[in-house]
Amino acid sequence: MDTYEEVRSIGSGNFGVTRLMCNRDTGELVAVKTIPRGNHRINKSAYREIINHRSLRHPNIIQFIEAILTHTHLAIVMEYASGGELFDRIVDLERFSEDEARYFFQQLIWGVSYCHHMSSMLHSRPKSAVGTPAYIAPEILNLQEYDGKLIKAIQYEIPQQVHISTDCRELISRIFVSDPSKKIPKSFGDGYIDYRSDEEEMQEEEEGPEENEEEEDECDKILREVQEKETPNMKALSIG
Ligand SMILES: Nc1ncnc2c1ncn2[C@@H]1O[C@H](COP(=O)(O)OP(=O)(O)OP(=O)(O)O)[C@@H](O)[C@H]1O
Repeated sequence: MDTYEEVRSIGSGNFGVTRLMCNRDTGELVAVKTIPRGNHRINKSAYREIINHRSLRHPNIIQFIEAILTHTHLAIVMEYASGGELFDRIVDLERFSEDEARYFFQQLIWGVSYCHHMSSMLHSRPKSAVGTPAYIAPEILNLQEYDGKLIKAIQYEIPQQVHISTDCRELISRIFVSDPSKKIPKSFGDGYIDYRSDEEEMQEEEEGPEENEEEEDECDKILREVQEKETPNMKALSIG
C-alpha cells in the first residue's frame, strides 16, 4: 500500500497540509491533503468534504481520486493542479489584461455554477462564510469582527489608473454589493447559479448545518469504506 511517495510540500490550509506526491505504480503526480484525525468537528468537515468532492466531475474542478485513512491522519488524494496559485500569477505579472482576467473568471464561474447546480444533490451547500477574508462576500465580511471591532461598512473602489471597459466596470459593480437583492441576477453564469439569499445562508451558518440522518449515514458509510483500506501509519504515504 506504499502507493504514494512525497515529492514536496505544496501548501497548508485551515485543516491540514497539502503535498505533491507521485504514484509509484503509474508515475502520476497527485496532490494529497492530509488532515490530522481526532477532533470530531474537523473529522466531520473532512468527511463532508470527501462526500461532496467525490460527487463532482467537471473540467474546472480538481478531480477527487481517493481517500486514505491512517491511525493519525485522513488523506485526500486528488488531481494535481500544476499551474500554481492564480494569486501568485497576478502578483508576478503585476496585473492581468481584461482578456486574461476574463479567461480565468469564466473558468471560475463554470466551476462555481456546477457546484451550485450539484448542491441540490449533495449533502451540504457551498458555503461563503468560511475561508480567506479577501475572498469573502461583502455581506458576510460586514458581520465579521477584526481586532475586536465589528466591520459595518465596506467600500470598494477601482483606482483611477486602472482602465477597464464599461462592461467590466458594470460587472464588478454588480458583484461587490452587500445587499443580496441587488446582486447580479440569476441569469448570470449559464442561468443555473443558485443565488439563494445570503441572509438565508448566514442564518444557516449561525444555527449550524442541518444534521439530518441521511447525512450522518453517509458520513458513516464513507468512514467505513475508508477504514476498510486503513493503513497503519503515514509511512504508507511515504511522507517526510
Ligand atoms: N489539488 C491541488 N493541486 C495543487 N495545489 C494544491 C491542490 N490542493 C491544494 N493545493 C495547494 O495547497 C494549499 C493548501 O490547500 P488546502 O486545501 O489545505 O487549503 P485552502 O484551500 O487554501 O484552505 P481551506 O483550509 O480553507 O480549504 C492551497 O492554497 C494550494 O496552494
